[in-house]
Amino acid sequence: MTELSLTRATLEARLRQIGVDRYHDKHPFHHRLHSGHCTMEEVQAWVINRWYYQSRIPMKDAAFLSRCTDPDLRRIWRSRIKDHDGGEHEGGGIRRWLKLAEGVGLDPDYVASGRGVMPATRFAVEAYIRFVRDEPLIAAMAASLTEMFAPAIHTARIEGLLAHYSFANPTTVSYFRHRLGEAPKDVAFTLNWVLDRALTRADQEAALGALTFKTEVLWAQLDALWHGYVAGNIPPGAWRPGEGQL
Ligand SMILES: O=C(O)c1cc(C(=O)O)c2c(n1)C(=O)C(=O)c1cc(C(=O)O)[nH]c1-2
Repeated sequence: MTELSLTRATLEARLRQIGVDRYHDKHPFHHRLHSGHCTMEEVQAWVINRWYYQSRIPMKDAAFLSRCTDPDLRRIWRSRIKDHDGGEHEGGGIRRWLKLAEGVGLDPDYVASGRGVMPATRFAVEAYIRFVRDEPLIAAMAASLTEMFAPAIHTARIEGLLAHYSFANPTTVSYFRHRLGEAPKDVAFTLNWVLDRALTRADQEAALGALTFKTEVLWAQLDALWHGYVAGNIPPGAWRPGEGQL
């Protein structure tokens, strides 16, 4: 027997509930970071590893564009790449992340080289790119909807960093401030698109599954960070405190 489709309101509520239950704002590493309890070495490890996620987001969006046959959808989606890459002179999110790297005492060239990124970070991020490249379009789009929950964590991060760490200032937190303006437009479009088009139960489950998968991509990165740099089990080849300093 085929299952009944969910109403639009129920599908939206279930998507939002995934954030309540599984978003990485609940991860102990984020509590530690935002409450000022991270050491500078832990902050540096976070900046280096999170760089990998950051730097691969536009590649993930390019993978999306490469399979998207609808020019209207491509036109809207390509603004995501612009948000991160920016223009030649002013740059975008990537350049702003490297300002944060400098602010925490890391050589931005070292961070941008990707050397020292933990294997688990790499595996999680690569899985996201592959998911977007290979899964049905609706799932590829729904996976980005973790951004529904990102403004709250970015606000908490800006406040937490400014309150507790001497490296925090308008330049080093500007990456997160910009995201507060950028993410809502992406979310509004993508959420409507998914709710308008996921009409069969199978497509609705695919969207829900994609969002769950994405929360796992994010959570796994922080688990690895904790294991490596809070619990002190740095994997072979990964960044060691003292490397890549300014
Ligand atoms: O700091 C965060 O917690 C966080 C989370 C997420 C997310 O939920 O995937 C993104 C971002 N930041 C972010 O800055 C960003 O550009 C971004 C793009 C995407 C995406 O899936 O396309 N997620 C996120």
